Amino acid sequence: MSAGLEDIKLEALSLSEGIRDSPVCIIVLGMAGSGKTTFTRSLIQHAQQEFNPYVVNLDPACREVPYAAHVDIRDTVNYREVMKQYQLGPNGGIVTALNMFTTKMAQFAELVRRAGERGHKWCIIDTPGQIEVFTWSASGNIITEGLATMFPTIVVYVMDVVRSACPTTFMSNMLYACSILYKTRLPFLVALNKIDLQDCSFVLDWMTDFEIFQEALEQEQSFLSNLTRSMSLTLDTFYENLSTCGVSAKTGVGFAQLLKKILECVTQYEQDYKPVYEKMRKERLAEQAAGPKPADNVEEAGVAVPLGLGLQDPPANSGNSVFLMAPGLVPQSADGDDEQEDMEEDAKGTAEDQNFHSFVQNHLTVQQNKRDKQQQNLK
Ligand SMILES: Nc1nc2c(ncn2[C@@H]2O[C@H](COP(=O)(O)OP(=O)(O)OP(=O)(O)O)[C@@H](O)[C@H]2O)c(=O)[nH]1
Repeated sequence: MSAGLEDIKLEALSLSEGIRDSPVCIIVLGMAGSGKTTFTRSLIQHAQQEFNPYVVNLDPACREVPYAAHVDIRDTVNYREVMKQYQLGPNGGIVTALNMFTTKMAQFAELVRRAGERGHKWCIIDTPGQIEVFTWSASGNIITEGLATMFPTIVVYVMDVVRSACPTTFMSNMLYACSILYKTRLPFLVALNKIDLQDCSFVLDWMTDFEIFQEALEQEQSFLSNLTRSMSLTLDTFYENLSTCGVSAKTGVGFAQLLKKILECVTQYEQDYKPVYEKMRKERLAEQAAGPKPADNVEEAGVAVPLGLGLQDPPANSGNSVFLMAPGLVPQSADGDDEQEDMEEDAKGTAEDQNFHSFVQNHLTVQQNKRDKQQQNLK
């Protein structure tokens, strides 16, 4: 099967065919801990009957996902191995894993296209926990634009209403949402998540009535609140174009309404956004036809400087090659490595627990000895 997928050539990503009708790609974004993964699971459940979603997990660092993914980046790139081989920290590892996955964008797009032909009407894409890894990286850009030039695509921004109850946090979240909206140029739906814990009507009030938001801000006396006040005036136009829906990914409340809003966004894509992406597609085609541009002045091309860490490509047979495959097809050795690492981590965790336990015991013993001594002195 994996060989079959490798056979998919770049031509499969034929831009000349135009934007297809399905599947509709729904990119789920949101700050760390906002509930993206739980939301994705709930959305799959609610959309299953009518839209038969094709599910993609693009978070290479998550341990488990609570849904069955048709494409899982963890089957394609071993994130821990990437960290090891390239001497990277966790965030660098996630970015690099996503970059590696993006080298298979043509095959990925082809899988999505085939899923549409098999009757999957939606393709739901869960993204990494660290939002900037996707929204501000070249690979996130390639994936988003690549999908949007081939399929109807929308963004669902998951926002934690509990954390956004503070006006300045709310404003930071809105600024982030605004920057993504203008960057992606795609229909944008804000899912106000966790309404089982906190009612979301305050968010709608803040967005529609400037004075109510000012009143809430007056409770806060900080430089940040002054900045937030100025920002809130600027974001007025942004709010006008924003669709919102209160949901609880945990209880499923609000999802019937959310599905309707998603369909409205799809109509919006067809009417307003598709022409923009059609234009982009044509520009790409023209670029492809023109071929690669020669350097303007080769003499001034400069000399490459080796990177500080002496980074090298990993050895060819390191098990770190990039291939796209479906879940359940991970080579045994890769699985074994993961298990081995999990066991090592568990063992490390147990050793740490024991160390901490003996530290507490020693501390208690010293304290007890001190108390005994004091009592003896008093006698
Ligand atoms: N009460 C409540 N808890 C929720 C809801 N949605 C998510 N959570 C909880 O919020 C926490 C984070 O949820 P995740 O789905 O892991 O969030 P995420 O954005 O995917 O997290 P990262 O990918 O790690 O950034 C978990 O403890 C969830 O159980 C909700 O609607 N209500």
